[in-house]
Amino acid sequence: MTTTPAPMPVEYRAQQPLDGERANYDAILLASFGGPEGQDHVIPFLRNVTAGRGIPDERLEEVATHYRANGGVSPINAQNLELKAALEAELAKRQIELPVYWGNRNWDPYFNDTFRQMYADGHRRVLVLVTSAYAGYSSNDQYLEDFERSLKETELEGKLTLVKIRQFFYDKAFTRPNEEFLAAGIAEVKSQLQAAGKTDGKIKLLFVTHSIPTAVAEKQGPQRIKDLFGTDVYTAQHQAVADYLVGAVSAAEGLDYQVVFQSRSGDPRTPWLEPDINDQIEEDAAAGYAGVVVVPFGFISDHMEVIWDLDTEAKETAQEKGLAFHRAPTTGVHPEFVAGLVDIMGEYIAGAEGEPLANGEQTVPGDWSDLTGDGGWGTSLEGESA
Ligand SMILES: CC1=C(CCC(=O)O)c2cc3nc(cc4[nH]c(cc5[nH]c(cc1n2)c(C)c5CCC(=O)O)c(CCC(=O)O)c4C)C(CCC(=O)O)=C3C
Ligand SMILES: [Fe+2]
Repeated sequence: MTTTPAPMPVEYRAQQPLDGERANYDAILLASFGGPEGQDHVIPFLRNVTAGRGIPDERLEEVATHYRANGGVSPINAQNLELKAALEAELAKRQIELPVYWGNRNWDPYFNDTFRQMYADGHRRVLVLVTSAYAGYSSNDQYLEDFERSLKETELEGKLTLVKIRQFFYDKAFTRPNEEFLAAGIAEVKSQLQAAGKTDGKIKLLFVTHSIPTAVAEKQGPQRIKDLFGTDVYTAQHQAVADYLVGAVSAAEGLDYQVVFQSRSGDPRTPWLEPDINDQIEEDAAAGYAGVVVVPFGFISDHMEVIWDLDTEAKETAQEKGLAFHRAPTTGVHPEFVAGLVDIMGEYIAGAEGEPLANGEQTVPGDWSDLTGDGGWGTSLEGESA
Protein backbone atom coordinates (compact mmCIF):
# COMPACT_ATOMS: atom_id res chain seq x y z
CA MET A 1 0.00 0.00 0.00
CA THR A 2 1.35 3.41 -0.88
CA THR A 3 0.53 6.44 1.17
CA THR A 4 0.29 9.91 -0.23
CA PRO A 5 1.31 12.58 2.24
CA ALA A 6 -1.84 14.18 3.60
CA PRO A 7 -2.23 17.92 3.08
CA MET A 8 -1.73 20.17 6.09
CA PRO A 9 -4.96 20.34 8.03
CA VAL A 10 -7.05 23.37 7.23
CA GLU A 11 -10.25 22.31 8.92
CA TYR A 12 -10.97 23.46 12.43
CA ARG A 13 -12.43 20.79 14.65
CA ALA A 14 -12.38 20.70 18.41
CA GLN A 15 -13.36 17.93 20.75
CA GLN A 16 -17.05 18.09 21.62
CA PRO A 17 -18.89 17.15 24.79
CA LEU A 18 -19.94 13.51 24.51
CA ASP A 19 -23.56 12.41 24.82
CA GLY A 20 -24.83 13.40 28.21
CA GLU A 21 -21.87 15.64 29.02
CA ARG A 22 -23.79 18.81 28.23
CA ALA A 23 -25.81 18.99 31.37
CA ASN A 24 -26.44 20.84 34.59
CA TYR A 25 -23.47 20.94 36.92
CA ASP A 26 -23.29 21.60 40.64
CA ALA A 27 -19.68 22.67 40.92
CA ILE A 28 -16.36 23.14 39.14
CA LEU A 29 -13.12 21.43 40.13
CA LEU A 30 -9.78 23.06 39.36
CA ALA A 31 -7.52 20.01 39.27
CA SER A 32 -3.77 20.49 39.34
CA PHE A 33 -0.35 19.14 40.19
CA GLY A 34 0.21 20.56 43.67
CA GLY A 35 3.52 21.69 45.12
CA PRO A 36 5.42 21.86 48.42
CA GLU A 37 4.93 24.80 50.76
CA GLY A 38 8.00 24.47 52.96
CA GLN A 39 11.35 22.68 53.22
CA ASP A 40 9.85 19.72 55.09
CA HIS A 41 7.35 19.13 52.27
CA VAL A 42 9.93 18.81 49.51
CA ILE A 43 10.93 15.15 49.76
CA PRO A 44 7.43 13.82 50.60
CA PHE A 45 6.11 15.81 47.63
CA LEU A 46 8.74 14.41 45.28
CA ARG A 47 7.97 10.89 46.50
CA ASN A 48 4.30 11.49 45.69
CA VAL A 49 5.17 12.74 42.21
CA THR A 50 7.40 9.84 41.35
CA ALA A 51 5.60 7.05 43.21
CA GLY A 52 6.36 3.79 41.46
CA ARG A 53 8.03 5.34 38.42
CA GLY A 54 11.64 4.57 39.17
CA ILE A 55 13.08 8.06 39.29
CA PRO A 56 16.60 7.59 40.73
CA ASP A 57 17.25 9.11 44.19
CA GLU A 58 20.04 11.29 42.78
CA ARG A 59 17.51 12.87 40.46
CA LEU A 60 15.14 13.54 43.38
CA GLU A 61 17.98 15.18 45.30
CA GLU A 62 18.79 17.24 42.24
CA VAL A 63 15.18 18.39 41.82
CA ALA A 64 14.89 19.02 45.58
CA THR A 65 17.59 21.69 45.29
CA HIS A 66 15.38 23.66 42.87
CA TYR A 67 12.65 23.81 45.51
CA ARG A 68 15.11 24.32 48.38
CA ALA A 69 16.53 27.38 46.66
CA ASN A 70 13.01 28.84 46.80
CA GLY A 71 12.49 28.14 50.52
CA GLY A 72 11.00 24.72 49.78
CA VAL A 73 8.02 26.45 48.20
CA SER A 74 6.67 25.89 44.72
CA PRO A 75 4.81 28.87 43.34
CA ILE A 76 2.21 26.58 41.77
CA ASN A 77 -0.29 26.50 44.66
CA ALA A 78 -0.51 30.28 44.96
CA GLN A 79 -0.87 30.49 41.19
CA ASN A 80 -3.73 28.01 41.22
CA LEU A 81 -5.46 29.94 43.99
CA GLU A 82 -5.14 33.07 41.87
CA LEU A 83 -6.61 31.24 38.90
CA LYS A 84 -9.43 29.93 41.11
CA ALA A 85 -10.23 33.48 42.27
CA ALA A 86 -10.12 34.78 38.69
CA LEU A 87 -12.47 32.01 37.51
CA GLU A 88 -14.85 32.78 40.39
CA ALA A 89 -14.91 36.43 39.41
CA GLU A 90 -15.56 35.62 35.75
CA LEU A 91 -18.33 33.14 36.62
CA ALA A 92 -19.95 35.70 38.94
CA LYS A 93 -19.77 38.34 36.22
CA ARG A 94 -21.73 36.01 33.94
CA GLN A 95 -24.10 34.96 36.69
CA ILE A 96 -23.05 31.34 36.48
CA GLU A 97 -23.60 30.20 40.02
CA LEU A 98 -21.16 27.31 40.37
CA PRO A 99 -18.70 27.10 43.27
CA VAL A 100 -15.07 26.36 42.33
CA TYR A 101 -13.12 23.74 44.32
CA TRP A 102 -9.41 23.02 44.11
CA GLY A 103 -7.66 19.68 44.38
CA ASN A 104 -4.23 18.25 43.52
CA ARG A 105 -2.54 15.11 42.38
CA ASN A 106 0.57 15.45 44.54
CA TRP A 107 -0.09 17.76 47.47
CA ASP A 108 -2.65 19.11 49.88
CA PRO A 109 -5.55 19.62 49.16
CA TYR A 110 -5.51 16.12 47.65
CA PHE A 111 -8.29 14.92 45.37
CA ASN A 112 -9.61 12.59 48.08
CA ASP A 113 -10.25 15.50 50.47
CA THR A 114 -11.71 17.74 47.80
CA PHE A 115 -14.01 14.98 46.51
CA ARG A 116 -15.27 14.30 50.05
CA GLN A 117 -15.84 18.02 50.59
CA MET A 118 -17.72 18.49 47.32
CA TYR A 119 -19.94 15.52 48.13
CA ALA A 120 -20.55 16.70 51.70
CA ASP A 121 -21.54 20.10 50.30
CA GLY A 122 -24.23 18.35 48.27
CA HIS A 123 -22.59 18.34 44.85
CA ARG A 124 -23.11 15.31 42.62
CA ARG A 125 -22.03 16.43 39.15
CA VAL A 126 -18.77 18.28 38.74
CA LEU A 127 -17.11 19.88 35.72
CA VAL A 128 -13.34 19.49 35.85
CA LEU A 129 -10.67 21.83 34.53
CA VAL A 130 -7.18 20.33 34.55
CA THR A 131 -4.31 22.82 34.46
CA SER A 132 -2.75 21.32 31.31
CA ALA A 133 -3.41 22.63 27.84
CA TYR A 134 -2.25 19.63 25.79
CA ALA A 135 -3.21 15.99 25.48
CA GLY A 136 -0.68 13.52 26.81
CA TYR A 137 -0.29 10.88 29.47
CA SER A 138 0.92 13.23 32.24
CA SER A 139 -1.47 16.02 31.33
CA ASN A 140 -4.63 14.00 30.80
CA ASP A 141 -4.64 10.22 31.32
CA GLN A 142 -2.80 10.31 34.60
CA TYR A 143 -5.36 12.78 35.98
CA LEU A 144 -8.21 10.51 34.91
CA GLU A 145 -6.48 7.57 36.61
CA ASP A 146 -6.05 9.67 39.75
CA PHE A 147 -9.74 10.63 39.70
CA GLU A 148 -10.76 6.99 39.39
CA ARG A 149 -8.51 5.98 42.25
CA SER A 150 -9.79 8.80 44.47
CA LEU A 151 -13.41 7.93 43.74
CA LYS A 152 -12.65 4.36 44.84
CA GLU A 153 -10.72 5.40 47.92
CA THR A 154 -13.45 7.78 49.04
CA GLU A 155 -16.21 5.30 48.12
CA LEU A 156 -17.78 7.97 45.95
CA GLU A 157 -17.76 5.81 42.82
CA GLY A 158 -21.19 5.98 41.25
CA LYS A 159 -22.11 8.85 43.57
CA LEU A 160 -19.99 11.72 42.27
CA THR A 161 -19.84 12.30 38.51
CA LEU A 162 -16.79 14.07 37.10
CA VAL A 163 -16.64 15.42 33.55
CA LYS A 164 -13.31 16.79 32.35
CA ILE A 165 -13.44 19.60 29.82
CA ARG A 166 -11.55 19.31 26.56
CA GLN A 167 -7.95 20.20 25.81
CA PHE A 168 -7.49 23.88 25.05
CA PHE A 169 -4.08 24.30 23.38
CA TYR A 170 -5.86 25.00 20.08
CA ASP A 171 -8.28 27.52 21.53
CA LYS A 172 -8.27 31.31 21.50
CA ALA A 173 -8.24 31.21 25.31
CA PHE A 174 -4.70 29.89 25.14
CA THR A 175 -3.35 31.37 21.91
CA ARG A 176 -4.44 35.01 22.38
CA PRO A 177 -2.33 35.64 25.50
CA ASN A 178 0.57 33.73 23.94
CA GLU A 179 0.43 35.90 20.81
CA GLU A 180 0.70 38.94 23.02
CA PHE A 181 3.63 37.44 24.98
CA LEU A 182 5.45 36.46 21.79
CA ALA A 183 5.12 39.95 20.29
CA ALA A 184 6.32 41.56 23.54
CA GLY A 185 9.21 39.07 23.80
CA ILE A 186 10.45 39.85 20.30
CA ALA A 187 10.30 43.57 21.04
CA GLU A 188 12.22 43.03 24.28
CA VAL A 189 15.03 41.02 22.68
CA LYS A 190 15.26 43.54 19.85
CA SER A 191 15.73 46.33 22.34
CA GLN A 192 18.35 44.30 24.23
CA LEU A 193 20.21 43.83 20.97
CA GLN A 194 19.88 47.49 20.10
CA ALA A 195 21.27 48.49 23.50
CA ALA A 196 24.23 46.16 22.84
CA GLY A 197 24.80 47.72 19.43
CA LYS A 198 23.76 44.52 17.63
CA THR A 199 20.87 45.95 15.67
CA ASP A 200 21.23 43.37 12.92
CA GLY A 201 21.52 40.39 15.29
CA LYS A 202 19.44 37.38 14.29
CA ILE A 203 16.72 36.29 16.71
CA LYS A 204 15.54 32.72 17.26
CA LEU A 205 12.16 31.89 18.77
CA LEU A 206 12.22 28.86 21.07
CA PHE A 207 8.83 27.42 22.00
CA VAL A 208 9.48 25.23 24.98
CA THR A 209 7.47 22.45 26.56
CA HIS A 210 8.00 19.58 28.98
CA SER A 211 9.89 16.62 27.56
CA ILE A 212 8.41 13.15 27.93
CA PRO A 213 9.90 9.71 27.23
CA THR A 214 9.82 9.01 23.48
CA ALA A 215 8.25 5.61 24.18
CA VAL A 216 5.31 7.33 25.90
CA ALA A 217 5.02 9.85 23.06
CA GLU A 218 5.05 7.13 20.41
CA LYS A 219 2.16 5.26 22.01
CA GLN A 220 -0.17 8.21 21.69
CA GLY A 221 -2.67 8.32 18.84
CA PRO A 222 -4.45 9.01 16.64
CA GLN A 223 -2.29 7.69 13.79
CA ARG A 224 -3.98 10.28 11.54
CA ILE A 225 -2.12 13.10 13.29
CA LYS A 226 1.21 11.23 13.30
CA ASP A 227 0.93 10.77 9.54
CA LEU A 228 -0.02 14.38 8.97
CA PHE A 229 2.78 15.94 11.03
CA GLY A 230 5.40 13.23 10.61
CA THR A 231 6.02 13.17 14.34
CA ASP A 232 4.43 11.97 17.57
CA VAL A 233 1.10 13.44 18.63
CA TYR A 234 2.53 15.27 21.68
CA THR A 235 5.07 17.10 19.53
CA ALA A 236 2.51 17.64 16.75
CA GLN A 237 0.18 19.56 19.08
CA HIS A 238 3.01 21.88 20.06
CA GLN A 239 4.24 22.27 16.48
CA ALA A 240 0.73 23.27 15.38
CA VAL A 241 0.51 25.93 18.10
CA ALA A 242 4.00 27.28 17.31
CA ASP A 243 3.15 27.47 13.59
CA TYR A 244 -0.06 29.28 14.42
CA LEU A 245 1.54 31.80 16.80
CA VAL A 246 4.33 32.68 14.39
CA GLY A 247 1.76 33.22 11.65
CA ALA A 248 -0.45 35.34 13.90
CA VAL A 249 2.23 37.72 15.21
CA SER A 250 3.48 40.11 12.55
CA ALA A 251 6.76 40.79 14.41
CA ALA A 252 7.57 37.07 14.11
CA GLU A 253 7.40 37.11 10.34
CA GLY A 254 10.58 35.72 8.83
CA LEU A 255 12.12 34.72 12.17
CA ASP A 256 13.39 31.18 12.69
CA TYR A 257 11.55 29.21 15.31
CA GLN A 258 11.55 25.76 16.83
CA VAL A 259 9.79 23.58 19.38
CA VAL A 260 12.23 22.51 22.12
CA PHE A 261 11.99 20.58 25.37
CA GLN A 262 12.88 21.02 29.03
CA SER A 263 12.92 19.21 32.38
CA ARG A 264 13.77 15.70 31.26
CA SER A 265 14.15 13.26 34.13
CA GLY A 266 14.21 9.53 34.71
CA ASP A 267 16.98 7.12 33.80
CA PRO A 268 19.56 8.88 31.58
CA ARG A 269 19.58 5.81 29.27
CA THR A 270 15.87 6.21 28.50
CA PRO A 271 15.36 8.44 25.46
CA TRP A 272 13.18 11.53 25.96
CA LEU A 273 11.99 14.05 23.38
CA GLU A 274 14.76 16.39 22.20
CA PRO A 275 16.35 18.85 21.66
CA ASP A 276 16.78 20.09 25.19
CA ILE A 277 16.48 23.87 25.35
CA ASN A 278 20.01 24.32 26.70
CA ASP A 279 21.56 22.25 23.92
CA GLN A 280 19.56 24.21 21.37
CA ILE A 281 20.64 27.56 22.80
CA GLU A 282 24.27 26.45 22.49
CA GLU A 283 23.69 25.31 18.94
CA ASP A 284 21.94 28.58 18.08
CA ALA A 285 24.83 30.58 19.52
CA ALA A 286 27.25 28.55 17.39
CA ALA A 287 25.04 29.13 14.36
CA GLY A 288 25.34 32.87 14.82
CA TYR A 289 22.06 33.89 16.46
CA ALA A 290 22.34 36.96 18.68
CA GLY A 291 19.29 36.43 20.86
CA VAL A 292 16.54 34.03 21.84
CA VAL A 293 12.90 34.55 22.81
CA VAL A 294 11.84 31.65 25.00
CA VAL A 295 8.08 31.00 25.07
CA PRO A 296 7.11 28.39 27.69
CA PHE A 297 3.89 27.50 25.90
CA GLY A 298 3.84 23.99 27.39
CA PHE A 299 2.59 25.42 30.69
CA ILE A 300 -0.13 27.68 32.00
CA SER A 301 1.65 29.16 35.02
CA ASP A 302 5.16 30.21 36.01
CA HIS A 303 5.66 27.25 38.32
CA MET A 304 8.92 25.71 39.51
CA GLU A 305 9.81 24.04 36.22
CA VAL A 306 9.53 27.42 34.51
CA ILE A 307 11.38 29.51 37.06
CA TRP A 308 14.15 26.97 37.57
CA ASP A 309 14.71 25.32 34.21
CA LEU A 310 14.19 28.50 32.20
CA ASP A 311 14.79 31.56 34.39
CA THR A 312 17.81 29.96 36.02
CA GLU A 313 19.32 27.31 33.74
CA ALA A 314 18.36 28.34 30.21
CA LYS A 315 19.04 31.98 31.00
CA GLU A 316 22.49 31.05 32.29
CA THR A 317 23.22 29.07 29.14
CA ALA A 318 22.22 32.05 27.02
CA GLN A 319 24.35 34.42 29.09
CA GLU A 320 27.37 32.13 28.89
CA LYS A 321 27.02 32.16 25.13
CA GLY A 322 26.50 35.92 25.01
CA LEU A 323 22.95 35.72 23.66
CA ALA A 324 20.20 38.21 24.44
CA PHE A 325 17.47 36.34 26.32
CA HIS A 326 13.84 36.86 27.21
CA ARG A 327 11.52 34.36 28.84
CA ALA A 328 7.89 35.10 27.99
CA PRO A 329 5.22 34.72 30.69
CA THR A 330 2.66 31.92 30.78
CA THR A 331 -1.11 32.43 30.46
CA GLY A 332 -1.55 32.60 34.26
CA VAL A 333 -4.59 34.79 34.99
CA HIS A 334 -4.54 36.75 31.75
CA PRO A 335 -8.13 38.05 31.41
CA GLU A 336 -8.58 36.51 27.96
CA PHE A 337 -7.31 33.17 29.24
CA VAL A 338 -9.72 33.19 32.17
CA ALA A 339 -12.69 34.32 30.07
CA GLY A 340 -11.82 31.77 27.38
CA LEU A 341 -11.67 28.94 29.91
CA VAL A 342 -15.15 29.87 31.10
CA ASP A 343 -16.30 29.88 27.45
CA ILE A 344 -15.01 26.32 27.08
CA MET A 345 -16.72 25.27 30.32
CA GLY A 346 -19.86 26.77 28.82
CA GLU A 347 -19.76 24.17 26.03
CA TYR A 348 -20.55 21.59 28.72
CA ILE A 349 -23.10 23.57 30.71
CA ALA A 350 -26.64 23.31 29.39
CA GLY A 351 -28.65 26.51 29.05
CA ALA A 352 -32.43 26.69 29.44
CA GLU A 353 -33.05 24.99 26.06
CA GLY A 354 -30.19 22.54 26.44
CA GLU A 355 -27.94 24.74 24.33
CA PRO A 356 -24.32 25.37 25.35
CA LEU A 357 -24.06 28.30 27.72
CA ALA A 358 -21.00 29.55 25.86
CA ASN A 359 -18.47 28.35 23.30
CA GLY A 360 -14.71 28.49 23.02
CA GLU A 361 -13.14 29.47 19.73
CA GLN A 362 -10.69 27.27 17.92
CA THR A 363 -7.79 29.23 16.47
CA VAL A 364 -5.14 26.61 15.67
CA PRO A 365 -6.13 24.82 12.46
CA GLY A 366 -6.56 21.10 12.52
CA ASP A 367 -8.94 18.34 13.44
CA TRP A 368 -8.22 17.76 17.12
CA SER A 369 -11.53 16.06 17.76
CA ASP A 370 -10.19 12.58 18.50
CA LEU A 371 -7.22 13.20 20.77
CA THR A 372 -8.85 11.12 23.46
CA GLY A 373 -11.35 8.31 23.60
CA ASP A 374 -11.76 5.04 21.75
CA GLY A 375 -8.86 4.24 19.48
CA GLY A 376 -6.92 7.23 20.72
CA TRP A 377 -4.09 7.46 23.18
CA GLY A 378 -6.54 7.45 26.06
CA THR A 379 -7.12 3.75 25.78
CA SER A 380 -3.74 2.73 24.42
CA LEU A 381 -2.00 3.59 27.69
CA GLU A 382 -4.46 1.77 29.89
CA GLY A 383 -2.99 -0.76 32.25
CA GLU A 384 0.40 0.97 32.38
CA SER A 385 -0.23 2.69 35.65
CA ALA A 386 -1.57 -0.16 37.73
C1 LIG B 1 4.14 16.57 30.34
C2 LIG B 1 4.41 17.08 31.73
C3 LIG B 1 3.95 18.26 32.28
C4 LIG B 1 3.16 19.32 31.57
C5 LIG B 1 1.71 19.14 31.68
C6 LIG B 1 1.15 19.61 32.98
O1 LIG B 1 1.33 20.78 33.31
O2 LIG B 1 0.53 18.84 33.67
C7 LIG B 1 4.43 18.32 33.64
C8 LIG B 1 4.14 19.35 34.56
C9 LIG B 1 4.70 19.51 35.82
N1 LIG B 1 5.69 18.74 36.38
C10 LIG B 1 5.96 19.22 37.64
C11 LIG B 1 6.91 18.68 38.53
C12 LIG B 1 7.56 17.47 38.37
N2 LIG B 1 7.47 16.59 37.31
C13 LIG B 1 8.27 15.48 37.51
C14 LIG B 1 8.43 14.39 36.65
C15 LIG B 1 7.85 14.20 35.38
N3 LIG B 1 7.05 15.11 34.70
C16 LIG B 1 6.64 14.59 33.50
C17 LIG B 1 5.83 15.19 32.56
C18 LIG B 1 5.18 16.42 32.73
N4 LIG B 1 5.17 17.19 33.86
C19 LIG B 1 7.21 13.28 33.41
C20 LIG B 1 7.01 12.35 32.26
C21 LIG B 1 7.96 13.06 34.56
C22 LIG B 1 8.73 11.82 34.90
C23 LIG B 1 8.21 11.05 36.05
C24 LIG B 1 6.74 10.89 36.12
O3 LIG B 1 6.17 10.14 35.32
O4 LIG B 1 6.12 11.51 37.01
C25 LIG B 1 8.88 15.63 38.78
C26 LIG B 1 9.75 14.58 39.44
C27 LIG B 1 11.17 14.94 39.50
C28 LIG B 1 11.80 15.06 38.14
O5 LIG B 1 11.80 16.15 37.58
O6 LIG B 1 12.31 14.05 37.71
C29 LIG B 1 8.45 16.86 39.31
C30 LIG B 1 8.84 17.49 40.64
C31 LIG B 1 5.10 20.34 37.89
C32 LIG B 1 5.06 21.14 39.19
C33 LIG B 1 6.04 22.26 39.17
C34 LIG B 1 6.03 22.97 40.50
O7 LIG B 1 6.19 22.34 41.55
O8 LIG B 1 5.88 24.19 40.51
C35 LIG B 1 4.32 20.50 36.78
C36 LIG B 1 3.23 21.52 36.55
FE1 LIG C 1 6.54 17.07 35.46
